[in-house]
Amino acid sequence: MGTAQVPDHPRHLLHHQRHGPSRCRLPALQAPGPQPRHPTHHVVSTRLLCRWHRSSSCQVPRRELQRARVLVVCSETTTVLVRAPSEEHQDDLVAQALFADGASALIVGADPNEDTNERPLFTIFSTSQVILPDSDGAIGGHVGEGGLTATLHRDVPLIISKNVSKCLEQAFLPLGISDWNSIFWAPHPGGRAILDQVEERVGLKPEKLWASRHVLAEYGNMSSVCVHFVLDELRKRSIKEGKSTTGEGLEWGVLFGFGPGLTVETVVLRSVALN
Ligand SMILES: CC(C)(COP(=O)(O)OP(=O)(O)OC[C@H]1O[C@@H](n2cnc3c(N)ncnc32)[C@H](O)[C@@H]1OP(=O)(O)O)[C@@H](O)C(=O)NCCC(=O)NCCSC(=O)CC(=O)O
Repeated sequence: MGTAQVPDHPRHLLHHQRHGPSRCRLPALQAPGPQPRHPTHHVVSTRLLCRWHRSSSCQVPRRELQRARVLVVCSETTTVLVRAPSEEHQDDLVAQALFADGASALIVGADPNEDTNERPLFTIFSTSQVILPDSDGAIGGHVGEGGLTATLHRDVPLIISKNVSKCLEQAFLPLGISDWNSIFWAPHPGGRAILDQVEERVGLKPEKLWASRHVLAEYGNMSSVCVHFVLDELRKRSIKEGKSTTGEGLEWGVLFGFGPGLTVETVVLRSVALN
């Protein structure tokens, strides 16, 4: 593994709360003693009430960066997609079968304050976003008189898997990493075929995508919420199995977001040591 330049103010994923179909935990906010800093910024990702609103980036002035606490909230009510089946729109059925409701939140900040029990879970090393070639209209949302409808082209798994190696190569070039089995994986579990085809194209060992497959099987595709759940699964299993880091004992990992565009967001993560 090569050496890497860590940014001046690395962004840590600090507290991670989840609210799935049958769970609600807010441990960090309920802890006694000195409280963590209040969030200074908010990012909300949702398609709530038939509004397709997604804010994927939050500009924080550089001078505020060190003390910033960005509360990232994802809330998805995809049950608005449910409607009577239609022969003409079979992708409607696929969307209805795949998508699920869910919500999650985490705080992104720099310079964690250990006196107030702020414990980093992962560090964001770099982020990048690309719109994939020839993917116009492959994933979409349309609000009309009948509510929200989703467009899912049957080639979505193929379009994503064809491009994922290039995203990986560009993201990990600064770190000198090219063995994709040497990192931990947290891709958005958009559908089983996406995970299968990514696994095959990249040559991943079957266990590498376990966290994404687990979240998809247990909760469905909760859209933006899923990657928070995947990170939580990685962290919890790492602790349970006595691994040395939050990334299953590995140092570096990748988080992928897939969405309308067709857009791929590639986030290089660094795990945090577990005691
Ligand atoms: C839906 C599946 C689980 C079904 O898997 P199966 O192995 O059971 O079946 P399969 O793939 O062979 O497909 C069965 C039949 O359905 C058809 N079929 C599959 N996907 C289709 C689609 N989107 N629209 C219309 N038809 C479709 C196939 O062509 C095939 O038809 P025939 O039998 O005629 O050949 C999988 O195909 C899958 O994971 N697809 C990817 C789903 C996806 O696009 N997810 C991204 C969501 S967007 C997202 O995640 C971003 C966000 O949240 O914002």
